[in-house]
Amino acid sequence: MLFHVKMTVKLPLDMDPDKAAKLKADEKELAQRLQREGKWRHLWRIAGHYANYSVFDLASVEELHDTLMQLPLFPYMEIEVDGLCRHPSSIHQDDR
Ligand SMILES: O=C(O)C[C@H]1C=CC(=O)O1
Repeated sequence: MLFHVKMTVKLPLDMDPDKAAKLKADEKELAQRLQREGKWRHLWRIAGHYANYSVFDLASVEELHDTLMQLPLFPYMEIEVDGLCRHPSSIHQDDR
């Protein structure tokens, strides 16, 4: 199942810089592992915002929920999710 996810990161302005750096490094490590596993298909920065548009390819809504909740930055994110299905006019037969 494909999911379009918008993540907006809102770190507290007074967060300890070392804590923020650790959270971002841990987030990057997990995000790159999930990309290598094919679960996090796309990761795009939204220009001008500390936010991204992502596409996840996961087995279920439950797996999406669990994946998002384990992100180190999860407590500091606003997250919007849309489920995706094939468009009848799409020419990409190999996509799901
Ligand atoms: O920077 C972000 O958009 C937040 C988050 C998503 C992946 C990652 O490495 O950080």
